[in-house]
Amino acid sequence: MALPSSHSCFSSTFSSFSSKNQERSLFTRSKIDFTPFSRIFTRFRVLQRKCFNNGHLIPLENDFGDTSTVEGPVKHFKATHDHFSSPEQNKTTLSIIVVGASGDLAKKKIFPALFALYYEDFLPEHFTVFGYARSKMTDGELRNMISQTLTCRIDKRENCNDKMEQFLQRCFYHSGQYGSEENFKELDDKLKEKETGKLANRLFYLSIPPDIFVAAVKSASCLAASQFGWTRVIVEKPFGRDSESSRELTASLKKYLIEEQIFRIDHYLGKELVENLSVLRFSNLVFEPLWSRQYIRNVQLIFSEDFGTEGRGGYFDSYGIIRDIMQNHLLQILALFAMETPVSLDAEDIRNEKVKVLRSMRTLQVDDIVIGQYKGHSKGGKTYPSYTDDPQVPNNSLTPTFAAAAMFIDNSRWDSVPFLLKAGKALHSKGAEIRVQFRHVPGNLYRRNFGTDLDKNTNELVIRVQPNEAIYLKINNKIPGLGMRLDRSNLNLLYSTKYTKEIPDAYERLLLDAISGERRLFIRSDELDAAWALFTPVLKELEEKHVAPELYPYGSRGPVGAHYLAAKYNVRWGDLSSEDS
Ligand SMILES: NC(=O)C1=CN([C@@H]2O[C@H](COP(=O)(O)OP(=O)(O)OC[C@H]3O[C@@H](n4cnc5c(N)ncnc54)[C@H](OP(=O)(O)O)[C@@H]3O)[C@@H](O)[C@H]2O)C=CC1
Ligand SMILES: O=C1O[C@H](COP(=O)(O)O)[C@@H](O)[C@H](O)[C@H]1O
Repeated sequence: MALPSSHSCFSSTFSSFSSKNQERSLFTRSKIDFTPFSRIFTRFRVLQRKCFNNGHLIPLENDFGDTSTVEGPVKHFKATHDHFSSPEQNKTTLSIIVVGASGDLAKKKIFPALFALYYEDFLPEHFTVFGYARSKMTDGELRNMISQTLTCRIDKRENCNDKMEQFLQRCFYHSGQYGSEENFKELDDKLKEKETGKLANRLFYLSIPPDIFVAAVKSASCLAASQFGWTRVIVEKPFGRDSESSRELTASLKKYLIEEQIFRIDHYLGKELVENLSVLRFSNLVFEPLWSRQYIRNVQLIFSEDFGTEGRGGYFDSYGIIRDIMQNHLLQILALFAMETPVSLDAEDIRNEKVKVLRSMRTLQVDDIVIGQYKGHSKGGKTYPSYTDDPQVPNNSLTPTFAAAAMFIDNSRWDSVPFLLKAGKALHSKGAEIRVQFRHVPGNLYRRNFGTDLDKNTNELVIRVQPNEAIYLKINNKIPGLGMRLDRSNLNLLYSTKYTKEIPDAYERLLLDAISGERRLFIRSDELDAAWALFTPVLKELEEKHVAPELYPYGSRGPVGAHYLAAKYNVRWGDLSSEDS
């Protein structure tokens, strides 16, 4: 097969292109614009690319790609949907290529999310899904594999089997090596067969181990990028192991793609209650005035899983819980929680504010982190394995499966407020939540009724991200009757009671956003840099000094050290109080 003799994948034109202002003006959001092809082609001339696909310039974006919203998620979904059902879409087609289609994430999350979008009519009329991986599979075998994990919405089961069958008929497979340009060229040929006569947009989802990200991006961008439509790449975490490797990864990806083509996914940003965080803060007068050191005593960001690393020990052992959960999922939530009001809901405005928070944070110190690792034990006739029982984990591994950290944002809003982060595997429960503990009421008239433990009676706002999504505020009230006895109650918004509609999976929202060019929920490279800067020194110190994690029994509440850490800042973990357990 004839391949381009040399990869002029990145021409010098890129350096002149990458001036920040130029980038911004080229990618500034617009509302839906049914732009004629002529304008799209004008754009292509401006967006000279680094990578040539068989002699064709590869455009970065077209106006379809800019379909997005400055007016919030509802409009965004609606806008996207309307666009997909408009006459315009007859001229365009979308190819979604799941690279690593044989893997765990693809099966568990990506294909089911794509089906859910199809089921809800959120995908454009003309679309094709291609699985790509080394495993040998026919289209039929891929369809059979996918069909095992597709489900229909609980609240909408009509035509489920028909819809599933229709979706599966749009799914195809190509087997190839991740670094093989020849194999990606074959993929390109197959894609073109399906895309005939249409402006083709291509979305690659890299659902593969991180050491092959760059090879796959190189092959995809040089041999299988869209010629006239946009090409975007969703990159899964981990985005490096520390500041240096993350920067290297970014630099390598940017040899083949520009920042606007890279969609770094943090699926926690796609979770319904994380999305709702900004709505809660910025659309309710009652919260924003309280959102600072003046009223908030501490903030807790808690992640726990009631199972171990089963099946993923190999990956996990080279990363550990700090990199797996804390540096990304919890820190992203923290940034959204603590940011100033953005200028607008535009992706860049939001991400600018998040970066400011991250850059205002104090680098984590080793005295402010506690690490743990689960150990096996037997209880009630059942045996629970230790982390090191995992066949993919070395017996002497010091990798933490639990971590608790105290972090601070050195700005005027949050000065001295502890942000306590806690993440662990093989704990007693599964959940993710944000807890906001408010200050004590000064000169409280009712303190006599509370007893000595004031903490027990302070207000606490809990945003339960999962499971059983809820937002509740703990308040004090009088027990009805002639006496004066006080009680604790929850003002509770429990989603399952209030809304009958099933909450979409995070991957659905994120895939839809990537398709419509909405970058708000994806991580920009400067955010990533700032996030790594906070954790890299402590990660290095823990590793260089071979700090041994405190052992905790599988299924327990984690190491005792986490309590001492909280106590150092006069905090008690809210998830462990008797009211909440
Ligand atoms: N699984 C999960 O729950 C989550 C995963 N992620 C991230 O998503 C990505 C994919 O995860 P997951 O599906 O679990 O990964 P897998 O380990 O299942 O790998 C995906 C596919 O990549 C190919 N592959 C695996 N190892 C290698 C290798 N050493 N060299 C070349 N190809 C290889 C295999 O396909 P084949 O052999 O057919 O080529 C495999 O089916 C990773 O970056 C992971 O960190 C992020 C969050 C959660
Ligand atoms: O990113 C990851 O997330 C999962 C937890 O995701 P959730 O949506 O099920 O809460 C975690 O198990 C995994 O270790 C990590 O890589």
